[in-house]
Amino acid sequence: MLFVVGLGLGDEKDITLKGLEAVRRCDKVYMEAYTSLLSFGLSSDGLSTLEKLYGKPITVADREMVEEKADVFLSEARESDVAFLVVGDPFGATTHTDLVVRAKKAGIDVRVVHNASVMNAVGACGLQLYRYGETISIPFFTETWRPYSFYEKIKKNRDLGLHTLCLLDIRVKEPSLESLCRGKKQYEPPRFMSINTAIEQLLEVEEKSGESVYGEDTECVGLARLGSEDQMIVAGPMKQLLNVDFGAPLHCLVIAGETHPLEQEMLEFYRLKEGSDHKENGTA
Ligand SMILES: C[S@@+](CC[C@H](N)C(=O)[O-])C[C@H]1O[C@@H](n2cnc3c(N)ncnc32)[C@H](O)[C@@H]1O
Repeated sequence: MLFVVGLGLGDEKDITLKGLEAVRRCDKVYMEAYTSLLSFGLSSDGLSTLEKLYGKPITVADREMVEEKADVFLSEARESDVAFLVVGDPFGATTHTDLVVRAKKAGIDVRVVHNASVMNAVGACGLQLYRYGETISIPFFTETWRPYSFYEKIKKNRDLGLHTLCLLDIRVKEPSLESLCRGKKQYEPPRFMSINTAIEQLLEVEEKSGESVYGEDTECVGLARLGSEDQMIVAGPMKQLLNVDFGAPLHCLVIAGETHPLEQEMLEFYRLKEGSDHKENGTA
């Protein structure tokens, strides 16, 4: 049996009872760590906290292992119980859906244990699930690679008055993945896109495209470390969020479309009050 277990967003305590039972009965435990990271995964204990809780070692699965060498743990799952841990929810990233499809096609029994996910940003920011359009990803721009494809998707959403959830790029150098999870020193630090960088890039694309899809005054909500004790949620126009220090990763951003009066009331809770400490916003 292959158990695909969501770990939630905050810390080691966010695994569900069902998830914990599944992990404890498994002979082998893998953890995916390139599409998302638990915030405590960046601390000095990192993975060993999870290993103590589960009472067994964890193998960190990098992108190559999940996407190209999955046959190894899929054949293990044919013979015994194998857990595949995913930060957030198992279906919050395409790559895990693909894994489940491959396992089922290979005739392996699969059980999915759901958990909180970045998908919860949709409601946590004060806006309503049924008023969202397509979710987009914003990649880090380089000197020579500045893809603007997400602009058209935001345009479609905004033309319909819908909100847009923007997921922000994570770049982890594969050789350093294990050491990152175990909180060891590594030579090339991973890069996590901040809300500030995302807005800078969004405004650059708007300036180049010039279709007035959004602008500096467009209402947005920035969410950092959702699900953690120190989560931070701030609502305001792009030009204001550009200067807010959201702190440690992970970050995501919602571009608001047309808002209902109830949504507007919720957004008020997340606005910066004059003289307030940014860090107080939206704490759990
Ligand atoms: C592929 S998605 C996450 C998939 C994960 N399996 C899940 O269900 O949450 C990764 C992106 O979601 C956003 N994200 C993930 N966790 C977050 C958190 N706790 N707070 C804010 N944004 C988060 C970041 O933009 C990150 O780059």
